Amino acid sequence: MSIAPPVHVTAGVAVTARSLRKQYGTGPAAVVALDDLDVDFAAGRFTAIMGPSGSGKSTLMHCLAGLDRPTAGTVRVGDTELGRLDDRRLTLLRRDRIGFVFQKFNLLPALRAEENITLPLDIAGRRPDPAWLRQVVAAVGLTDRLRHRPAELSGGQQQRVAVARALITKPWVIFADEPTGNLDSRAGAEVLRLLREAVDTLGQTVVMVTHDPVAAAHADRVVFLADGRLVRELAEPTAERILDVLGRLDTDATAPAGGR
Ligand SMILES: Nc1ncnc2c1ncn2[C@@H]1O[C@H](COP(=O)(O)OP(=O)(O)OP(=O)(O)O)[C@@H](O)[C@H]1O
Repeated sequence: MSIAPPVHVTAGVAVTARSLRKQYGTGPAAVVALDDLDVDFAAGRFTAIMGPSGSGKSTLMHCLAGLDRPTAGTVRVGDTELGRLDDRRLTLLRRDRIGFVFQKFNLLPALRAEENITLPLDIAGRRPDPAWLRQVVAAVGLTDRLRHRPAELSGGQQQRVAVARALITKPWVIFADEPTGNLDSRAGAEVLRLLREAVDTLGQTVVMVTHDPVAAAHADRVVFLADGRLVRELAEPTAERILDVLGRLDTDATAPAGGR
């Protein structure tokens, strides 16, 4: 990724959530998954979201990415407030402006690697810019695998196809949901290196949910959720400092009420 392409880079904030609330169900069975949460994600930076199981990480990411609608509050991606969009426009925004990398790769099995990479453009009726496609494919190390179908690729290679698919539209932000969760540590490290490089050399904004402190240590910043709230953050994190914060969050969660 040595040549800097004209990726959309906005100075400042790429994604903003204000007073975000998500409640599932009503009455006594109601679960508040996000509780009046405010957070900003800087453009051109790599941010990890961490927190104990059930703290609201997936719910937050789904609301930020327009995959789910919050009960209250606002989300802005770039200069667009998601709540103002009808379903069709939200779908278009997701397709054209947001890149996704999921734990389970989510590639189409019948399509070759190259077709999977260009799928978001094909759906939009756009042709890939050949130079950009070459650059993305080279960056993810798939030049000699383009005619393979997902079943003919290793897990790490499949996830690299998914990263290339996320990059191909030059999105405002890439949301990665446990992108290394299905990979061994070597393949996982490769995918994290790619995301890091996309941020450093292309100015890409990346927001990643992960349980893994080593994965989160690739980020510029880690935000920690507990009970649907943002409770801590770390700049320039290391795996040790992340583990330390996670340990404290777990202790807080198990401490008797009023006991601290
Ligand atoms: N569709 C749903 N219906 C009802 N409750 C839900 C739903 N989705 C999530 N929840 C609840 O909302 C809370 C937050 O869930 P969420 O999946 O966002 O947490 P998480 O931090 O991503 O957890 P994990 O690390 O285990 O994936 C949990 O209490 C969960 O049980």
